[in-house]
Amino acid sequence: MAMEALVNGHSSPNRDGNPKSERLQIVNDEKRFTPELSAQIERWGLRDVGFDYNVVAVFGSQSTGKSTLLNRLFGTTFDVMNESNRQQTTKGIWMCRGQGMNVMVMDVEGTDGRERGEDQDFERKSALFSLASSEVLIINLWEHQVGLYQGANMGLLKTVFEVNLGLFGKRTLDVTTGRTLLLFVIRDHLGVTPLSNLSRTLQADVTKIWDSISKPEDLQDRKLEDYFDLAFTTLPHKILTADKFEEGVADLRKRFTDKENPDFVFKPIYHKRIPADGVAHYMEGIWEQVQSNKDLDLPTQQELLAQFRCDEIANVALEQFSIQARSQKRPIEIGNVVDGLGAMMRSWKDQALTQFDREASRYHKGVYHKKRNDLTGQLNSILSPLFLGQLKNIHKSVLIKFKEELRDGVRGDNYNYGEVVSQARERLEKRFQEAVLEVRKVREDSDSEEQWSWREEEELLRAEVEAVATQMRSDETKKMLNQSERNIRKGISDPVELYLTEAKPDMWDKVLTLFQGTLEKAESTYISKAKSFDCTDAENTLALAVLRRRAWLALRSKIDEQIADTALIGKLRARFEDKFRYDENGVPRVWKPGDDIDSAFRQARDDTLELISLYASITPKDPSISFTLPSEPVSSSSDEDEFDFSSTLHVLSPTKAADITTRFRRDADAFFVEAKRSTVSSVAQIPVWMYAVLVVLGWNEAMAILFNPLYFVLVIGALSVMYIIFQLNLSGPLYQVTITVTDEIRRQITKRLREHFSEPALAAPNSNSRDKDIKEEDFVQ
Ligand SMILES: Nc1nc2c(ncn2[C@@H]2O[C@H](COP(=O)(O)OP(=O)(O)OP(=O)(O)O)[C@@H](O)[C@H]2O)c(=O)[nH]1
Repeated sequence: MAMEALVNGHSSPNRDGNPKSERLQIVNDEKRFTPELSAQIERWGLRDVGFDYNVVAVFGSQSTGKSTLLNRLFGTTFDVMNESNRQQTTKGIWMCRGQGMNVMVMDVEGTDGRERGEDQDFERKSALFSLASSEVLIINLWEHQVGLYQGANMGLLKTVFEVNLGLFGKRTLDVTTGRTLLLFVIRDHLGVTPLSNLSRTLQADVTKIWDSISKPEDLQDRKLEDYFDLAFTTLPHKILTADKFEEGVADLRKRFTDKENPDFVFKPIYHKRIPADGVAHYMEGIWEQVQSNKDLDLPTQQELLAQFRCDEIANVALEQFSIQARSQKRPIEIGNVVDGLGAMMRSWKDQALTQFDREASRYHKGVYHKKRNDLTGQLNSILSPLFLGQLKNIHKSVLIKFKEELRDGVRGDNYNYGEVVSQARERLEKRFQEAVLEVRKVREDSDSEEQWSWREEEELLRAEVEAVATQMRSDETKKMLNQSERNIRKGISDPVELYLTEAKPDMWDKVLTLFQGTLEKAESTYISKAKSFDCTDAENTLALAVLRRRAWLALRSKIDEQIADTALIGKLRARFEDKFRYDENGVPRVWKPGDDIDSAFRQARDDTLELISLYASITPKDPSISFTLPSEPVSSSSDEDEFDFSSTLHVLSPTKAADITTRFRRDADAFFVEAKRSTVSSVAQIPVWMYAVLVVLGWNEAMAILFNPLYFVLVIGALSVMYIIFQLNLSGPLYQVTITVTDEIRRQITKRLREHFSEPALAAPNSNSRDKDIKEEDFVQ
């Protein structure tokens, strides 16, 4: 079996297939420590037992039944020398778990195991290693070796004590921890010499050895008892008194298993206080120190171990934690508010720290606390971006909601803007605070306030809310101004059109009175509404100035529309027609040859021309009604065109007035010509006396018809036809036909006559002579 172990390097499979009874060569022939121990401890099921385990090792000469003893005491599976070939079996250091007990048992290569002349370094080192790493060191020896200084390896013990003191002896003495029990097991005890005698001899030998070792300067006064407790027991001969041997073993076993036994050996003071999951690393460290023979304090070794293990434990916890945190990274990055993130983060953190505490708290306290702080820092630094991202997303989402609420709130006409804003703001604050409270669940009492501060985000949010409210207020003001402007336009439109069409001398008085009344109404409506806006006085003054100007411009555009060329010419023509073609009673005039068309024309034309100067500028008759506006810009930021109020009072430029005058005169002249023609056409009718002349001149011809039989028959025929027509009631239609035909003939004649008479008059229009009297002869020609 020893050969099998060597071939396999460090490990040896168990015989019964149970991993718990597997044994492992932890230090091999080449003095190398196995990297497998940690995994093996896990397979033994001891990794998570914390401090609930013990370590025992054996020390003694080769082939003194060490392996046999261990297997009996602990149910281990160490190789035992075959009786027939009696060769050394145990090489290096082996470890096995005690059956049914949390004990790591080390079987150490026997002393004197190496050939003479061979490097005896190994036995010294393995003895040192067992002494430093186990709680109980069984020193196995035959009864006959007691008192034999050399035979009982006392020489080796001396060296081991010496080096042990040099390497590990500098710790501060503490009677409650860090001690080792040296349990002397005297084999093949015949019973002749009682145990008490043997113990005394051994005690004396060991003390002598201790006294004889050369101690470092500062450890001169250290005693054996400062580091070791001694215990002694015997076992009868295994072969000669097999039964007694078994009894002895069973009794001895109780000292390792029965905590109630007064001689129970695994006392807490012997425990090295290394958590089971750190044993492998700790032992490897001790082996390295033993190997290199460097001066080292065990406490320092324990601190190093604690650092190593705490880092390892923290990394495992951190890995799991990172996976959890990563799951919410993306949603936060794309702007989602993750529900319950605060509680989630807190639980990840708690899990990680609990996991860390469970294993790491068993290690050196100082190191553990430091590493826990480091881990907490790392956890927080992973959570911090999530926390800040969540805050930013909360900020965004509550702001969007705020804007929506404002938009909905100002829909329709019946709302109080100030209330809408303050209510929306209140709801936003509440939502933000609630969300912040949730995400801040991540904070632990020990964390600083700044670590999970939301103040900066809150300030940013407030500033943005203010900006939104201000923007909204300005939009609302604009909306209201537009509404007021529309109302003013509507209010003045019809009356202004009427006043300008009537064009009475007090036209502008009426227009301005109406305008000012409408404007005042609009201003007071604005002021009453603006109260709910929390606008400043300056903002109100500015808005009113804008309103006045826009109202004035609205009036001006209405006036412009009414005074546009075509509209103005229409108005002038209407006024002229009214004066020229109708008399003072509003009855249309029919010009007769004797009528004074010229002066009527002049009167009407001059009256109408006066209107042009009335329209030309907005000048009320009553100066108290006049309206004025400042010409400077309403606000420094506005990019409006330059506004010159006084120029807006001039409706018609002189050039335009002259142009309109000319065009009107042309129209008026046409009316005049038409009037003149109407008199000529009435003169062109055939006078009544002409018919008398015709009767006188046609008398003879009528008589001739009466007295001529042929004509007479024709007349009778004609009368008969007329009678028939009359009888058949055809006179009406016939009359209509006759009238139509006659009218057409007359129209044609009149047209021809007019064409004939009008040609010379149209051929000689002369605008320069319009002011002169126009003689009737000109037209007759
Ligand atoms: N006389 C006697 N022989 C024993 C006793 N226990 C074991 N043996 C025998 O001694 C021989 C050596 O036993 P091991 O248990 O292999 O001894 P060991 O000290 O582990 O040997 P190494 O590992 O080679 O150093 C075996 O043949 C055992 O049967 C005992 O109490 N008395």
